[in-house]
Amino acid sequence: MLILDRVSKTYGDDTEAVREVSFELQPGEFAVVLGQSGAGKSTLLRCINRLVEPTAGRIALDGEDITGAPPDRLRTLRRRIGMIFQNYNLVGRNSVLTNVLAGRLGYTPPSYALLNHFSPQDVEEAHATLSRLGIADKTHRRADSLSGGQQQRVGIARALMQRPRVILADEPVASLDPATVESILETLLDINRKDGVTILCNLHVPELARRFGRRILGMKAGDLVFDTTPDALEAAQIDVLYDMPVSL
Ligand SMILES: Nc1ncnc2c1ncn2[C@@H]1O[C@H](COP(=O)(O)OP(=O)(O)OP(=O)(O)O)[C@@H](O)[C@H]1O
Repeated sequence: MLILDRVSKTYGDDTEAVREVSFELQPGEFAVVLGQSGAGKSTLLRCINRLVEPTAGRIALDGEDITGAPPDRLRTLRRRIGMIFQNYNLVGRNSVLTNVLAGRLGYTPPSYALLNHFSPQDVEEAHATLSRLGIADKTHRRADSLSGGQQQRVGIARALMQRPRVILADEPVASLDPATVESILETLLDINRKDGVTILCNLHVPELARRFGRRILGMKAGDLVFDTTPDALEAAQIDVLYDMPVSL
């Protein structure tokens, strides 16, 4: 279970990106954080794995405090939290396989990691994961030679290699065409259902949030303004989020 308790992040003196946000995610949930650009979605997600240090509040995963964890403990906790980025965050000149194996770095002794030395089991798992995601034929290609959708699949494969309890997906489909958007979100849903991985996914498109999220957390100007299900989500709530009428 992931618990956020009054989490806040202020950048500098006065940019309150996230203000006292609290919620709990049960294992296996698929939750979407919905909000317009600048609402604080990305900051919120990054607070969870402490890519951004929260200014206040507490975050815990499976009863373990993330917010107060010292560096070595944080490294262990981060293994359980995979992250997927809008811009994929791959090392473009490295092969797809090397990028996917990077998901095992949290489990690899630092001296081995420096040499990109991974166990045969890790390599086997990377191949199996690439097959599962339908890009086995790209295994030895440079990551930057792939299409956006294929690169995002590499990002997802890398996250899966962590054997995560939770995947944080920060606008994972914002740069993709409509057909690829569908297939990437279907892939995340499949991982959620089959592997039981809890997913917290930032999206700015209400229609996608409603179709793929099993729970929708609305953020506006740093505040969590609603926490509801797709069926209960009302058009008026969306309009408030975007300060304009948005048809669903
Ligand atoms: N590193 C930073 N330093 C200062 N201010 C920041 C930083 N990162 C984000 N902000 C500010 O925090 C607020 C929330 O930004 P954030 O990126 O979290 O929102 P978002 O909802 O994810 O939007 P987007 O989808 O456009 O990234 C914005 O006002 C933004 O300008």
